[in-house]
Amino acid sequence: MIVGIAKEIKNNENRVAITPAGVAALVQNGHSVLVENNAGLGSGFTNEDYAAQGAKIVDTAAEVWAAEMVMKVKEPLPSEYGHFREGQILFTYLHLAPEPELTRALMEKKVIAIAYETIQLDNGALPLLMPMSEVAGRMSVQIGAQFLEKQYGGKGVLLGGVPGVPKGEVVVIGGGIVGTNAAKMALGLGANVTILDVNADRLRQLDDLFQGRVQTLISNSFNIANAVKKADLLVGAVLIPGARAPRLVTEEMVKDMTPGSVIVDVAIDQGGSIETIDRITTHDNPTYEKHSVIHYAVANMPGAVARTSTLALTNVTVPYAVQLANKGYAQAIRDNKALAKGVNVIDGKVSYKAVADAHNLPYASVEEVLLVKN
Ligand SMILES: NC(=O)C1=CN([C@@H]2O[C@H](COP(=O)(O)OP(=O)(O)OC[C@H]3O[C@@H](n4cnc5c(N)ncnc54)[C@H](O)[C@@H]3O)[C@@H](O)[C@H]2O)C=CC1
Ligand SMILES: CC(=O)C(=O)O
Repeated sequence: MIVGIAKEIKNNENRVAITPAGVAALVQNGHSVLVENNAGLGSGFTNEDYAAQGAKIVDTAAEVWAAEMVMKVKEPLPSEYGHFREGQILFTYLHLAPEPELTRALMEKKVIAIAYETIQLDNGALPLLMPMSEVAGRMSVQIGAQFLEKQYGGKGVLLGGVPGVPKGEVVVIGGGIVGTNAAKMALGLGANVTILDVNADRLRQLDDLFQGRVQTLISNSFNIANAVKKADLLVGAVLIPGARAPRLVTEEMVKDMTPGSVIVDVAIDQGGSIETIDRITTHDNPTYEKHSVIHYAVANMPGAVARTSTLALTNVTVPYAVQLANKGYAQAIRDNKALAKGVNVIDGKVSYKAVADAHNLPYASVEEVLLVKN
């Protein structure tokens, strides 16, 4: 199979969908890899590094998009929709629930769109989302701590406090991978940490993991309102796989926060979990203020620590890419249930229920679609 690696074009997206090691894995399996000129530079990989492993460097995005399978990191932007064509496999983060136009474009062009973030193991884990959630969770506290500083518009609170002075309050909504990693960093800085989740078993696990050093609370509007009110830093970290994020923090709750508090809504890639977050921000201009609270809503946080993120991401994506290339998408999907859950659009139909529901579109399971095709 010919596999194309597109250069990312989203604001400050420095990750790339493959490393030289990934090229080597595909080439050893008999595939050809086209890498767009300088696609890896932001992550510290040169054209020569890729060529040394057997990749062909091509000058234009169009040449990459002509490949049978295109690998990316972020969802295609409107300027890339023109490259879509029938039967092309697109393997990348897609986050379709808040993206009606992209969903429609993939359907119209009958792209086989496989989303990293909905590939799911039997135990519920999301193995291709996990490493980036680890990165973003850790970054959320680092970023929040920075924006709490006075010169960035914050209230001037040091999260760890100092002896004789109260610690900062970090409130995390969603105790999954992002939430756990945010809590680790916040505890490391010496902050008081509260985690809310709807899953009581998850709260038990977190209580054990952190040996009682975090406050766990069941997530409901009463507990959220009380926790948000006292937060210096609020981290949004909820997820219902594939679905639009639930809006859990209302505008009234944000108004109750003290001026100069900071919200980092990591869940923005699924549409955001805070009512006052009405836009996606960029690394170039990451925050805005509303009700005197700083809002951060960057949907590609790991792009800023691209070297770490590219290595972590490709560790988990490349084995699936090799399966797709070796077997073709239909057989690879039949053989691997986890991979099948990644298929969001196929043959013009939405094959991920939460995405179909988000856009009021009919749903067809991937198994049904494959059966009809054969
Ligand atoms: N902005 C960015 O650059 C990045 C964003 N993300 C996003 O961060 C979000 C979280 O991802 P993960 O931690 O990997 O997901 P996860 O599935 O590991 O954790 C989500 C948690 O939210 C909880 N949850 C669901 N509904 C809830 C509710 N009503 N109240 C409280 N908790 C609730 C679940 O029980 C689960 O424990 C996702 O939207 C993901 O795509 C991840 C990486 C980078
Ligand atoms: C998960 C995601 O959206 C990202 O890593 O950018």
